[in-house]
Amino acid sequence: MRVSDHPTIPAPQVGVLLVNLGTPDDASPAAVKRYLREFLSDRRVVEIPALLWQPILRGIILNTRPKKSAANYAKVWDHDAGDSPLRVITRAQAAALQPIVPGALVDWAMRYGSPSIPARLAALKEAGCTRILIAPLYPQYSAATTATVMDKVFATLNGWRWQPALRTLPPYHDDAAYIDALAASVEAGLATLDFEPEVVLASFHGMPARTLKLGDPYHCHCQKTARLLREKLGWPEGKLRLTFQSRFGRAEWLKPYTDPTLRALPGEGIRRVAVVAPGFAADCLETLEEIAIQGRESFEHAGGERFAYLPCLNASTRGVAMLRTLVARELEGWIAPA
Ligand SMILES: C=CC1=C(C)c2cc3[nH]c(cc4nc(cc5[nH]c(cc1n2)c(C)c5CCC(=O)O)C(CCC(=O)O)=C4C)c(C)c3C=C
Ligand SMILES: [Fe+2]
Ligand SMILES: [Fe+2]
Repeated sequence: MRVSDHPTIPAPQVGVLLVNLGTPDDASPAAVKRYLREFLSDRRVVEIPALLWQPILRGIILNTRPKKSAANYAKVWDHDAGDSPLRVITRAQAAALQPIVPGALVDWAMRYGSPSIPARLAALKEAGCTRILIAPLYPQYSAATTATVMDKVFATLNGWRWQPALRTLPPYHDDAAYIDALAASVEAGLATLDFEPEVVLASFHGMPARTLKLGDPYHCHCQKTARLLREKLGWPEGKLRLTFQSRFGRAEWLKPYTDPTLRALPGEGIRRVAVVAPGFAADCLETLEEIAIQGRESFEHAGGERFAYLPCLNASTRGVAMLRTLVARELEGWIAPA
């Protein structure tokens, strides 16, 4: 009998922590203000010296934006679940993953707001996990998303005497499992429409343009995802166009911008369009409100005739199977392959 087989020595407990961005606790301006204060105070997200930025954030932005954002959250809030779509879907992803990752405890957290990374790491530790895979659900790496999750994890462990062993899920922007799942989901989404779009936009969350010059791979990761998706679908170059959405502030962000593109398409003679958001693991304010509501309005006001928003992979069977492939690969050597 090997030591690891000895009945009195328990096998190491393995934990998996799915992490997404975060969302307010409710759709009230007060809750949105609390969430935005934490989110926009992260130096990985807004890379302006704190002495300059904090007065702008506290003096202007947190006095104006929460009311407007709260009204937008109210439009997409999941009233059945009584929660924000991002939290509902992330919870569902973890629940669906649990039975197909035997040997690991699957949990989930939000980088900003609740449930927090410190709270869920503590829960995994409490459950006896001595090995934890951190899985930020961002296919494309960016310092503003992936790196800040790791910062929070490491800062949490900084206070612990007995730390778990850690692994981290690498970006999966060009992973065949992800591209295949995306392509199948786009094909299935298009098959439900009663029209054929002339153009499909692949809309990714934007980043300040200067982050590209500073060496952030995000822009390149988005380009590669869009190219691989188009190739997998067997489409010609013009059929899938990459755009960047959710611009914030007055600085230049990565281009082309989604909303102006939607407004310009009818002028190019393109009247039927579908939008997919491959950078989002879960539908959220940025897809359900900014694209599916505001984007549609922009397109139709400019003369567009047919518009469809295709949902994210979310907790769909193929989305969860893709996550399982990614997670199981990283757990090799920690748990026996299923
Ligand atoms: C400087 C500001 C922002 C950067 C940089 C940024 C990068 C970034 N964000 C996501 C994913 C999401 N962002 C979401 C909401 C959101 N993003 C910003 C600003 C920046 N994002 C704000 C102010 C907000 C809040 C809403 C609003 O007031 O407009 C969300 C949705 C959250 C939800 O509750 O549904 C996601 C997801 C990525 C992937 C990214 C960089 C690659
Ligand atoms: Fe964002
Ligand atoms: Fe937005």
